[in-house]
Amino acid sequence: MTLIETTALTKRYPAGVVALSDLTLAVQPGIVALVGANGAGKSTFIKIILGLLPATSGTVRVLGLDPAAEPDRVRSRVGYMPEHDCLPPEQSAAELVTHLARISGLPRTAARERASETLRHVGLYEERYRQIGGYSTGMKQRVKLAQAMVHDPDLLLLDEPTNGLDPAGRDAMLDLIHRIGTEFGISIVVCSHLLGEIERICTSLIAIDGGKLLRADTVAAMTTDRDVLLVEVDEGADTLVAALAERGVAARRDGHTVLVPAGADESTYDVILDAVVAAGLPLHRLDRQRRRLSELFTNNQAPEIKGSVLHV
Ligand SMILES: Nc1ncnc2c1ncn2[C@@H]1O[C@H](COP(=O)(O)OP(=O)(O)OP(=O)(O)O)[C@@H](O)[C@H]1O
Repeated sequence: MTLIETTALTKRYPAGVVALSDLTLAVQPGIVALVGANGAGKSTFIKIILGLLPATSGTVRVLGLDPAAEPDRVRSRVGYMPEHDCLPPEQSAAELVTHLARISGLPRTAARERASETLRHVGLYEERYRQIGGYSTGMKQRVKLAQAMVHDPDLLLLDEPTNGLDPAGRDAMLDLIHRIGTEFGISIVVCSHLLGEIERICTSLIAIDGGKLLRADTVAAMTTDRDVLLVEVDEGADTLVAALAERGVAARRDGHTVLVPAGADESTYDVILDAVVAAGLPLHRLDRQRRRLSELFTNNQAPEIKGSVLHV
């Protein structure tokens, strides 16, 4: 099922600011990044998805439901981890998460068990009876994640989940999110502006800017340069370039690697393998060149929008 589907979604605040403009997209299950600079419209998008804010025009469906018409049903299937610290310092993680499990409709004992289980999943089991006020930033982030998951949602919305964490804390949080997305089968939409993190854990990406869609695609499609094959040979890169030239392929050397323009069909692979064997070289790698997401968004490249409806 499509996770989120919008058609010409537009949000104009009373003061006249257009936070979302004609946004049309279809997000498929997976770990999806929602990226954009400050003010791009991410929070507005999330508030509309949760049914907290009405759209000005256009349609939105979350797990097939209209959040404006059925906000409770949407929230029973969606978990939300806010960016900012909003936790009661005097309560323990166990108390807070149990309380939220009860609000979601579980009886007392089941809520307590479910809260313990969720806190175990996020790595807070041992510390669950301590007051949240004494927790580190990393632990507080985990409590926020636990409260978002305690009602066993189908979709998790995570707003800047690594905010304020040190490098080790970030790594641990990213591993945890990746595990939730892959092992627990919960789809995740994660707001972030850290492209390196997105590259590590996300399957697809939606980029918005000034309320408009910049690009939506799988991370693999964005980071694979379809036009260049990368051939890695320990020694003899020059020999390989010459052998390819003999076969009518204009390659160029870049250190130990040889960059080969890829043809529309797969025949270039055969030509490269033939040249490697003929030159008697040890082949270490033959792959499409991969780009970093940051290259796509810092080079001021014209954003690529593939048609009006985008499938991620
Ligand atoms: N309640 C509001 N009233 C008027 N304008 C608003 C309101 N909320 C947001 N905006 C404006 O709408 C635009 C989009 O804001 P939004 O908070 O959705 O962006 P964002 O991408 O989440 O930014 P950030 O990363 O800073 O949280 C901004 O120009 C913002 O100033």
